Amino acid sequence: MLQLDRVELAQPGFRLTADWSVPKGARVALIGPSGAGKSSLLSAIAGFFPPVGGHVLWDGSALDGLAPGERPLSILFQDQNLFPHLTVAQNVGMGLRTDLRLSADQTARVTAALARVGLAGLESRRPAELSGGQQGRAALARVLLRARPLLLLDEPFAALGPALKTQMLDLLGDVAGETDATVLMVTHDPADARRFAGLTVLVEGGTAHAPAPTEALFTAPPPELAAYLGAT
Ligand SMILES: Nc1ncnc2c1ncn2[C@@H]1O[C@H](COP(=O)(O)OP(=O)(O)OP(=O)(O)O)[C@@H](O)[C@H]1O
Repeated sequence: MLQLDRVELAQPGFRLTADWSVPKGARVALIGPSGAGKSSLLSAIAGFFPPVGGHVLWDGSALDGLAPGERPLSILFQDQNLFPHLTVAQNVGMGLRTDLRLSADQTARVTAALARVGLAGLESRRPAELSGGQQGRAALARVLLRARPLLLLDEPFAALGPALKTQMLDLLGDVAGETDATVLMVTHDPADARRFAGLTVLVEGGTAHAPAPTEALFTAPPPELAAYLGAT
C-alpha cells in the first residue's frame, strides 16, 4: 500500500497537501490543471522533492531520507529517459545494473523483456533509430525488468497519437499486471484515465484529493473537475 500521510509540499507561491492511500496493485490517474502540482507530487513520492510536512509510506514503512534509487519504484517521464548513446539493449539493461556488467542470465532477461514488448531484433539500435512508439516500448521493457512494486509515470505517452497511445496504455496495463505493480500516472487526457485507471486523483486548489473511482468521477464530476474539463 502507498500511503501519503498528511504530505505537504511547498515551493514559492505553491502549496499542496495530500492525505490518502491506495492499495497494492491499484492503477491511479492524477489529473488537474497545469501547475496544480501533479509532477511535484510524483517527485515527492520518488524522493526528488522532500515534503515540508508529513510522510510517504510504502507497506507501512516511511520512505523519508531514502534516495530515489533506494525507493521501491520506477519512474517514466514523457521523454522515456532513454540514453541516446546507448543501444536499446543497453538502455534496458541499465534497469538491472547501471554499469552494464550483466551476467549471461541478466542478458537473457533483457532479451526476453524486449521480446515481451515487441522489440525482438531491434536490440542493437539506438533510440534515435526507433519510432516514438518503439521508444515507449523500450522504456516499458526496462520497467518490466526492474519489476519494482510502484510505477510513477508523468504523461508518459503524451507525444504519441491516439491509436499508439491506446496500445501503449494497454501494454503498460499488462506489464503492471504481470508484476502486480501499483501505478500512479499523470495525464491531461480523461480518456487515458478512463482506459487505464480504476481510481483518479484530482489535483487542484492546493489539494491532491483522495482517489475516487474513475468512472463515477467522470460521469458526475464535482465542480472542481467540471471546471477543469470545461464542462461548466
Ligand atoms: N523547481 C521548481 N522551483 C520552483 N517552483 C517550481 C519548481 N517546479 C515546479 N514549481 C512550481 O510548482 C507548481 C507545481 O508544478 P507542477 O509541475 O508540479 O504542476 P503540474 O500539475 O505537474 O503541471 P503541468 O500539468 O503543467 O505539468 C507550479 O506553480 C510550478 O511553477
